[in-house]
Amino acid sequence: MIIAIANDHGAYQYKNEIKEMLEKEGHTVIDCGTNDGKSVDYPDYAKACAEKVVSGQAERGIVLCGTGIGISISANKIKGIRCALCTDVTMARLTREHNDANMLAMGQRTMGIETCKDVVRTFINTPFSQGERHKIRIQKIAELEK
Ligand SMILES: O=C(CO)[C@H](O)[C@H](O)[C@H](O)COP(=O)(O)O
Repeated sequence: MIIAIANDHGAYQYKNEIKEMLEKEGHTVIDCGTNDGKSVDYPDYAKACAEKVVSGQAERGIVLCGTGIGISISANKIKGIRCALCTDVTMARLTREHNDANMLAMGQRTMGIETCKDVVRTFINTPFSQGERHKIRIQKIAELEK
């Protein structure tokens, strides 16, 4: 799978570890930065990652900041993005099965790295359930963007 990834200064270490894990597991990663601890603004990185997803250059996006909150709020402003802040594997599984989330957000200051890696694996490997009730709700989310 082609996966876009981005982060602010509060999460570049986790980004590097997650990127390395994904590449080892056979995925292609588009790294949208940032790559060091110099203070940046998370909306810029959320936008860069989200644009890879909505344009079809990446199938999924992963964004990280201190808590995952600011960068997920930002990503969800981009039309076509359903970005889920997940702190455990159950949330990751359900957001894929029910919401067909195309982006995942997590926080380096609030989560352990092993949990993040498990959440990423679940997010990447869980298919959308194709449930009719879920399709109707996702369509209603899209209508909110108009
Ligand atoms: O958006 C956030 C808060 O929900 C993230 O945790 C950011 O990474 C954080 O705001 C950055 O804070 P800093 O004091 O500029 O490092």
